[in-house]
Amino acid sequence: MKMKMKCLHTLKEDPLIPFNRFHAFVYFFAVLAVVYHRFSLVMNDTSSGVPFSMFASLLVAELLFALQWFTGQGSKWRPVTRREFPERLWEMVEEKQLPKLDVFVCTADPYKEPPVNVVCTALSAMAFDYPTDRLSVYVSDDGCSELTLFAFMEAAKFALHWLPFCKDNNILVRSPEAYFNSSNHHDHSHQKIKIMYQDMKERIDSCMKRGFVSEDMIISQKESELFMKWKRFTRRDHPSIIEILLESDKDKDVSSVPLPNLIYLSREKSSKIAHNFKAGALNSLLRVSGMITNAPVILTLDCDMYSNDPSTPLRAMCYLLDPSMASDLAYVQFPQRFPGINDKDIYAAEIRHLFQINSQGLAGLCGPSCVGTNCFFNRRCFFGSPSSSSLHNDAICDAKNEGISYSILQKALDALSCRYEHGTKWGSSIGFQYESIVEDYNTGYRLQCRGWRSVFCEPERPAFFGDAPMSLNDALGQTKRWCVGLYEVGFSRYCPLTFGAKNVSFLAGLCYAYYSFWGLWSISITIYALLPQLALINHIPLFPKISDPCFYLYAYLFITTYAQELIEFMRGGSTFWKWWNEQRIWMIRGVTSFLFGSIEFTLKCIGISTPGFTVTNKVMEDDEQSERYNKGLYEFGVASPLFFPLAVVTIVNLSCFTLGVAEVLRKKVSFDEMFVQLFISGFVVLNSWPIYEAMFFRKDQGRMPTIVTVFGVCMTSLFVLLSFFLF
Ligand SMILES: O=c1ccn([C@@H]2O[C@H](COP(=O)(O)OP(=O)(O)O[C@H]3O[C@H](CO)[C@@H](O)[C@H](O)[C@H]3O)[C@@H](O)[C@H]2O)c(=O)[nH]1
Ligand SMILES: [Mn+2]
Repeated sequence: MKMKMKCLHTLKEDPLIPFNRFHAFVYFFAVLAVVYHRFSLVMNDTSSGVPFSMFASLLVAELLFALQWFTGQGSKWRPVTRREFPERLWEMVEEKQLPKLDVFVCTADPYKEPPVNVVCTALSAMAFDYPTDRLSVYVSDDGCSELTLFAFMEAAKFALHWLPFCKDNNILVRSPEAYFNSSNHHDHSHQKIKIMYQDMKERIDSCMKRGFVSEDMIISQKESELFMKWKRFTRRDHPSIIEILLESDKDKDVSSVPLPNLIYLSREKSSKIAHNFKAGALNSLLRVSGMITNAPVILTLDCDMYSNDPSTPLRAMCYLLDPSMASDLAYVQFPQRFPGINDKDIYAAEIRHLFQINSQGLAGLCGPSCVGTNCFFNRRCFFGSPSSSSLHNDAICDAKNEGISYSILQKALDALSCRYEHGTKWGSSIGFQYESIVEDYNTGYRLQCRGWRSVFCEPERPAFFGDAPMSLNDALGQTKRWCVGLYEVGFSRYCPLTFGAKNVSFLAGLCYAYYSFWGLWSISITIYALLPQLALINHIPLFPKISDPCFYLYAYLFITTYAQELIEFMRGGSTFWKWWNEQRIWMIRGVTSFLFGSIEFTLKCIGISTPGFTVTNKVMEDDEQSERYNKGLYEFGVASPLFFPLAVVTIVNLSCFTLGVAEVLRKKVSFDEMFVQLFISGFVVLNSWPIYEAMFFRKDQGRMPTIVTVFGVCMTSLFVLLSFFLF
């Protein structure tokens, strides 16, 4: 028996580990040397004639770069990859012994997250290759939209045909939308089901267009009463709602196989009471599912993801059912993958560091961080430490198969009320964490601190696919939210560098700290994006000459940092251009989303504002926008506040670079002395090409709004003038 279990999965260390550690060792001393060099310049500022404040600012920037590099080493220490063998599971368990699985799908806004897509997410999970009588799908609708409920009522009917169709034809992509977009079978059964799907979609779309569920869509008195309620609701103030759409004990598909449970709920909202965004929704789901099915395993899915492989739950079970791991295994995390992003991934939406490189790194320590979706949890982990936790005691109808009674429903409705959590430990020591709007990262981190471990599962066939933001404003809005939420963890008493290092491990603490202090990057980048450039046009050298040996320190750090990233990208199966766009987006984030995130967090700390969860838009404005996206054009279009600093920085660099080159040609300054500054501004200019294009050359709807460009030009003039006076 033991032998067999050992073979459920294997683990392999990255062969480059010794090389990475050696590189880190050498790099460390180079960083020390640069800091020492800069420090000595700050101390002896009188000799060079450069104002103290300039060298001091650069020192701050370089110390923050060094901090980021240092924390980044945690995930380079011991990257591992795993493989699992789900077919061997049957040597250990029988199908009827598989644990129950509750799937949580969250949605929050029918206009940013079209109900048709949410339904496809749920259908792809309902159609898992998993015993249907052990599978339940719970949908939480924070938008409290009759449109979403209507879509799910339609989906419940469609599931009767869709589930057997998938299983009979051994289909792998079980989101109907993704399936019909990618396949072109013409046989009869295929055509029939396609027509059914299109019918359903049309009905949902026609309600979407009207904004409500119209009479002609309603078939029974019961439905009509249900939708009447919405006439009295607003999304901010409404009572709890639960609708049991499919019940495993009663409902069967067209081939008489039981269907999984499908349950729609919308927790009570009151505009006066904080509802804790997605974490609040997940905790409501935890409670209600605890009362109805109480499955020991939970899968969380965002409504912008869908299953790309029906055997995924079995893969997760290879770890969750392994007796040598099960006692302290909190979750099995699958990466997020995005098939719709363009060839060169202009917004670096793949987020390869987060979803692959760093996850493999953490996987070799305490297990990966949680990314909110595509994550199979052990329900027990939400209720205590590995040794003390037991299943939630609200569970009433566990395994009794008596169906969902009226009294359970009443209890469940109560558990959804917005006062339910008052005075309880929900959001702190029970369930998903509330202190941060990046609830996924924070919850995973805190679970690790309590002694739980996790596993990163990255099968060859991507387990889940999803949508990534497809406009620059959305992409930056998302990282701004993350930046604020990550600070909320970093600057709390649970700071990974102290609390995490002590309670998990030093290296794991570093990995988590790398993210919590993401936003500090904005300080370094903003300094590096303005100061050397303005000093250049004032003939002030801030870096060593090419002929100075110290120059090679800077060159070494720059080149090896870039080379290491490129190697990591290429090894992970990415391309040169994706890497190039990723390094560009880091600079962009530095002066936009991270800068605004840092400001927003500071305002929160002094009590001026409270950060919110702005849901990422999942729909394209129009066909032209998606055409531009597929061509690889940056999408600006709106005068988003995030674009203003970007315009300033890019125009400052363009002006200073041009002036700097002119000065060198006119021999006003020495090339040797100014090389680094010319290089930095030139590098920014090279990177900013798509932004200049959007400001000065493009005519389409996605171009940079003129007001932003004008602002950029005015501020640049102001900065240049000020620098002449001040420097
Ligand atoms: O009040 C809210 C806000 C959001 N959501 C849901 O949360 C999910 C994630 O929202 P999205 O706008 O797609 O955010 P992303 O930035 O794409 O999500 C990433 O970041 C989040 C934390 O910021 C994590 O929760 C996600 O799992 C992770 O994919 C979606 O299903 C939403 O419907 C809610 O249920 N209630
Ligand atoms: Mn998302």
